[in-house]
Amino acid sequence: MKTVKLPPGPWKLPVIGSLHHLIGFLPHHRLRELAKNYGPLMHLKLGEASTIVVSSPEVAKDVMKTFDTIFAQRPHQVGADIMCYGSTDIVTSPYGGYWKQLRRICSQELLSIARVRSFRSIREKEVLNLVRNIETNVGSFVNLSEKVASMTSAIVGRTTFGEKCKDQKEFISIVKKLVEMVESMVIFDMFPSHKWLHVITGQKPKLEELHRKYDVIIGNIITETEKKIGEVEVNSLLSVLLNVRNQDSLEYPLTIDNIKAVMLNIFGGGTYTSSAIIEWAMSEMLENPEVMAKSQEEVTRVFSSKGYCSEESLEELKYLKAVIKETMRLHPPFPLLHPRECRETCEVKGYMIPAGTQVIVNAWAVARDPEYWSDPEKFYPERFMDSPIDYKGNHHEFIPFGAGRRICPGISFGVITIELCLAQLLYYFNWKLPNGNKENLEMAEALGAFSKRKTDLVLVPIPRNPLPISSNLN
Ligand code: HEM
Repeated sequence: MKTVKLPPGPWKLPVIGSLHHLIGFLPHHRLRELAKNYGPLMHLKLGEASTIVVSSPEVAKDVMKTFDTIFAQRPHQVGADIMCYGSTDIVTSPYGGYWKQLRRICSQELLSIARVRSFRSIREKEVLNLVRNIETNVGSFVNLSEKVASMTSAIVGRTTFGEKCKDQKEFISIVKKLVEMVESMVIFDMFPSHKWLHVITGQKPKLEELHRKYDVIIGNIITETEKKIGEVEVNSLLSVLLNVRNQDSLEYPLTIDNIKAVMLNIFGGGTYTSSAIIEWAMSEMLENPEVMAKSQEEVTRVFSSKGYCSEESLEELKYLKAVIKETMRLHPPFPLLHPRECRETCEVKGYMIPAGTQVIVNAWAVARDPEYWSDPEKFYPERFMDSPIDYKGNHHEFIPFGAGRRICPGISFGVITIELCLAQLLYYFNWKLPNGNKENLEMAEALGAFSKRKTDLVLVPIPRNPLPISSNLN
């Protein structure tokens, strides 16, 4: 039996410089280049931890389908333990009964299609607020990145808490900082025996302090919501969880701390992912004006008889859906999927992977595999028209939401926001670059584990269709 190849040289990376984003030393595109030499299953020795990086659809299928139960574990992470109440959230909790119960709650109650639909009026109002705000700036520069991010936060905030709570701004800013800090703490997981690292970097106490602030704010929000539940009808993800908590049928009782941990996933997962995809889709359409024109023709055909965009017609936007898929193919928000861990020694493609090995799937690389995608670097939404390939985990060459048991449970929630927002941006406005020249459009990615634009997308909106004057959405 072969053991996993350990490429020489490049992996003897000294741990130097900033401890922030060590993964920045190993960006997804660099890993893909290395995979061309070392094959689609590479063994990296990052500190004390062994990590396997998977870069082909076939091996991804083995990890996320054939041996999914073996690889459905998440590795223990010091930062996640502090941030997520002992890793009792959905993303980082270990594979087992408690996590399965959370997934069941997600699919049946929290993020079911019916639940997502029930928040339609929130989405429609917040997207309309966005386009109304943009309308007041027509002809001048608009920082679309900022505006879209604040819209997705508002949608997630109101969906989660029911209405705007007074501490929402601070809450969002703390969640953002928490997520960034946890990312930077991967270094501790690479050197688990070097506890002194926690002390000299000062990261751990900083994270604990931030976590205490989060705990106070979310604690107050929960107390307020509990009071309201008896008095008025509340439809929010938090109220759903608080109601589920009282069900006798729960095998693993849900504590308030567990709910606080899950709230972090909803905010972290729901906000930045959708806004990053919207930004990239707009950027790609500006780079490819023929795609922008085709998408605008489609939204005009679908919405012009009504005179405004609403969710019920989104199903008809076949081309826009292809644009969104193509955007997620080239710019998956998590180019390297959340790490998994091998629960028992397992043979993959003839190599023995020992129990306890961390496994990272390079979703960015598989979506550019030339064996599966013709002209893979080209932004070409037509490739998805009349194609059965979707992002629901059945096609391992396209896994922006992951696949298998750990697949993202928020697909419907995320996609509908992206579709509605893009449809409106395209229906109500034409878009110009500040200097009118697409050659100067910056398309670089920021460094880090999350794929977002390096610079904010600043554009000039030009009126295209009038916004509804008084809307029945209000
Ligand atoms: C719209 C863009 C989104 C993208 C691209 C995305 C992507 C992902 C990916 C790649 C994973 C890891 C899958 C794996 O390990 O195989 C994941 C997990 C997860 N996502 Fe999302 N996500 C999105 C939106 C959301 C939303 C809106 C929510 C919740 C409201 C959410 C909640 C979660 C949770 C709870 C997990 C952990 C699942 C588990 O470990 O069992 N995501 N997401």
